[in-house]
Amino acid sequence: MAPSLPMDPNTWDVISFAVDKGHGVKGLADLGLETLPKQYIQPPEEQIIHSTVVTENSIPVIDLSNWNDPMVAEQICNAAEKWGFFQIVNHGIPIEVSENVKEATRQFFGLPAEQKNKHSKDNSPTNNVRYGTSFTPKAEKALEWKDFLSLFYVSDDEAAAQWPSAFRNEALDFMKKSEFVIRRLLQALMKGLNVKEIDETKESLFMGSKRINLNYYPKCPEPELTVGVGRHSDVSTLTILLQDDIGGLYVKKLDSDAWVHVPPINGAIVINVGDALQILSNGKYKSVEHRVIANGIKNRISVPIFVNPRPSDIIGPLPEVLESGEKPIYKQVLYSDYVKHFFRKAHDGKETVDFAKI
Ligand SMILES: CC(C)(COP(=O)(O)OP(=O)(O)OC[C@H]1O[C@@H](n2cnc3c(N)ncnc32)[C@H](O)[C@@H]1OP(=O)(O)O)[C@@H](O)C(=O)NCCC(=O)NCCSC(=O)/C=C/c1ccc(O)c(O)c1
Ligand SMILES: O=C(O)CCC(=O)C(=O)O
Ligand SMILES: [Fe+2]
Repeated sequence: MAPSLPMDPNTWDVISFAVDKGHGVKGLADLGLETLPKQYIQPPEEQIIHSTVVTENSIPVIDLSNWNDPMVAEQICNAAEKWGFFQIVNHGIPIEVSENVKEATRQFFGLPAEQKNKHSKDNSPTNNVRYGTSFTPKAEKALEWKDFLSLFYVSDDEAAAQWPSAFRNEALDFMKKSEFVIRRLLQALMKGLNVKEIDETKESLFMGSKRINLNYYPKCPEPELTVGVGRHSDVSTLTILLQDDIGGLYVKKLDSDAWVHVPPINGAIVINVGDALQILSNGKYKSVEHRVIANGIKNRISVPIFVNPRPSDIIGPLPEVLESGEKPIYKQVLYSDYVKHFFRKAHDGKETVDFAKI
């Protein structure tokens, strides 16, 4: 049942309702508020209406029907260098798998707050399952209009025991079915770095851990005043993102102040380079700032899989990249330290990577 509208919105504690009690922004949206609570008003420079949005450019769309075509690997490396973002089509992940995972996401966020909140940071019996709202509410001056469920993959058995049943099978299926594409993308990208073979050590370094997030962006009053997700780059090696048909993801064009929309394409998957790959490639592949707007008319969902090093891995520029005498611009850092640094502060564009700069 939707909670009733509080009598006095001036004295009513929005944070307690949305964050502590676990109603999230979905709970706020269900109240039918006509104005945006002040806690969600972003500074003008973070509102997309104050940014330059360009329509003459778009991120590359790469057709993967023929992996054996050397042009495909070249397009992947080019996109990772010049955009840090691209979409893939004819990738081999069955459409039912992505439709099922999106439907399960809608089901999960449709559950009553008490059920979702069983997985909050305070209530969840495991750190590997976390339901929350915004990004890191305690560290943020203004909150983001997004609820999420974040699942760190350890094993099928652990997922069976800990992951919410409303989403488990669909999420695992999507993770399994995307494995082939992830490996091929990494093989192509490594060729461009002079890495001949992805042995076991490298495999762990590039894709030793995975996290899947379910993002829910409900319809928002006064959407232009807030954000769905603020400017950030991912801390992953690669991110594999499913979005629905609503749109709203914007990517920063490299070496410019311009933002480019990522249009939903039926059956396509969005791929982006994360900070770990930017560091491993000594800056050749770019982990690019992106953000999501809030929508005043429709609910939106997205489902990223973050493909990462293991928390215990040390990441730094690969020896193959430095072989030619290129100077390292990043030092060696423990990956879990890097991720903790990212999670402990509000979204701040590209500043996380300074943590690893020499
Ligand atoms: C993430 C960690 C560090 C957690 O380790 P753990 O021992 O459980 O540490 P912890 O002390 O519970 O968490 C550290 C802090 O991170 C926060 N945190 C942990 N998990 C999450 C999460 N899923 N979402 C938000 N914050 C989180 C905690 O709240 C802690 O903050 P604080 O309470 O100390 O203030 C560990 O699992 C690890 O090293 N993992 C490596 C692989 C990995 O998870 N990589 C991240 C890929 S995610 C990625 O690339 C992008 C994510 C993203 C982007 C935009 C968004 O808006 C968003 O919501 C998420
Ligand atoms: O919702 C989206 O399209 C992107 C979300 C995102 O950037 C993230 O979860 O890291
Ligand atoms: Fe992201």
